[in-house]
Amino acid sequence: MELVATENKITSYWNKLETHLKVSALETSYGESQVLWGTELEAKKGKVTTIMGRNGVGKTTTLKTIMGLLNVQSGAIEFEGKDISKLPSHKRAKAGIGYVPQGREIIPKLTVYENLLIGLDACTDRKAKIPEDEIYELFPILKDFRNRPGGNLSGGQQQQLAIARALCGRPSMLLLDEPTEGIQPSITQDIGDILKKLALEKGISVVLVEQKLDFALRISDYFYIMDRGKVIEQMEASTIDADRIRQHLSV
Ligand SMILES: Nc1ncnc2c1ncn2[C@@H]1O[C@H](COP(=O)(O)OP(=O)(O)OP(=O)(O)O)[C@@H](O)[C@H]1O
Repeated sequence: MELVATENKITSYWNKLETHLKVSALETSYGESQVLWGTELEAKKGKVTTIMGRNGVGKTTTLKTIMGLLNVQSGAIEFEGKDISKLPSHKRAKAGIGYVPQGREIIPKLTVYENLLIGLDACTDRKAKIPEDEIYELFPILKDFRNRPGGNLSGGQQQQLAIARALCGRPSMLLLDEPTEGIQPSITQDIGDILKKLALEKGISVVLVEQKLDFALRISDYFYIMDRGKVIEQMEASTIDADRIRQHLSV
């Protein structure tokens, strides 16, 4: 596959879709240490966009900067056509971006239901309630474990809870940081099905950081590969050269 020609073709396909999030020339630092060096990417409405790359290339930093957990040093982040790069994190959540962090960040002493309540903070309607029917249809185990402490759930169940908590904020976009990390294969499969369903049936745009190529190939529409703080390659899923991606993932 000839890369330049492929990229041109893909870009024209991807460009035709409605842009939901656009990250341009993004630079982010931890103190003196610059990590992002001009990251560029677009997430399209109702599509699954996946960011891959070796450990430490800046994938988590990209998601955290989009979410407002790290300051933008330079560059722009446009969400639904508006620059959100100066907004505090909670306003980005209210604008419709749901975040499922690496490691899940479930509050162990709170029950499943109480953890879900936290997700309501992102709702603009202060009287909003947990959409329990919708959540329990997607994640039946959370109904059974509604009154259990979050800390008693398995890693996979906690991951489902973290996604459910983000959905309680009624996001139009979900950012997920390695949702399959340390999770058994059957739940990984379920999570993949649910993310695809959210995109296809509810039009929720998904931005996924992922290390597991098989999982990513099953659900993604478009791939960005990062190295040393910037995107070095991008491709549409249907024309993907999996070996080429593997080369970028192996150390
Ligand atoms: N809080 C921090 N302070 C200083 N440096 C950090 C901090 N967090 C991350 N880094 C550094 O920033 C770089 C990018 O980290 P980041 O977590 O974004 O990478 P990643 O691609 O998500 O990797 P991984 O797959 O391991 O999560 C790494 O060199 C990391 O050591």
